[in-house]
Amino acid sequence: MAGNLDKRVGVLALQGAFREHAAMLERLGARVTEVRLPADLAGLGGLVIPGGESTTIGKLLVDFDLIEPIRAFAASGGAVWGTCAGAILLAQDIQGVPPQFGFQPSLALMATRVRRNAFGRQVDSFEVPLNVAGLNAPFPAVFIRAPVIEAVPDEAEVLARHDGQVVLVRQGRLLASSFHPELTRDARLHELFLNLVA
Ligand SMILES: NC(=O)CC[C@H](N)C(=O)O
Repeated sequence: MAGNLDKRVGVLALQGAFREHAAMLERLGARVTEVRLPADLAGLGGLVIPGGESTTIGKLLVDFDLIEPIRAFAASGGAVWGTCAGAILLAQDIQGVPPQFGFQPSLALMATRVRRNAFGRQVDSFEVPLNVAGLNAPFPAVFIRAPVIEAVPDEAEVLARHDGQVVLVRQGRLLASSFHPELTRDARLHELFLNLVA
């Protein structure tokens, strides 16, 4: 934990569960910035894209001119973790966007294909003990209208599956989870993310 004191990480704070991520990362000792504008990325080593509503966050990413700056941030070695809606926004291929939403913007940082709301509607939110590669005890994974990661590029590593469906993937300094680790008391995945921050 002490090793996190020099880590500066951002949480995209346009919509969704950004406060919970920030609180968890601060608990682990990191210095946290709420990111709303491209300039907020300066000096950061990592960025969390929270859960929320991917269609809304995608539109706001465009409105706030954040797509290219976040791509450049990742290209220059910044760690990026997308949870739920955030995992959707990291994917190159997003399925399940209703036609009335029109074009769905994406950061397209990972060559994944995700399907929105693939575990059902809001009422189908659930928590399961999830076996995660590298963790010695199951992680309490909260799924809320969660996406599944349907296709994973060869260079990525699947860290967890639920019901045979991929729900946690790491590729270099990129991490994508279908579920919401910030809504539990368990900080192990936030610790894992901070370990990806240079
Ligand atoms: N909890 C979540 O982030 C839900 C994601 C939401 N279903 C979406 O597609 O954006």
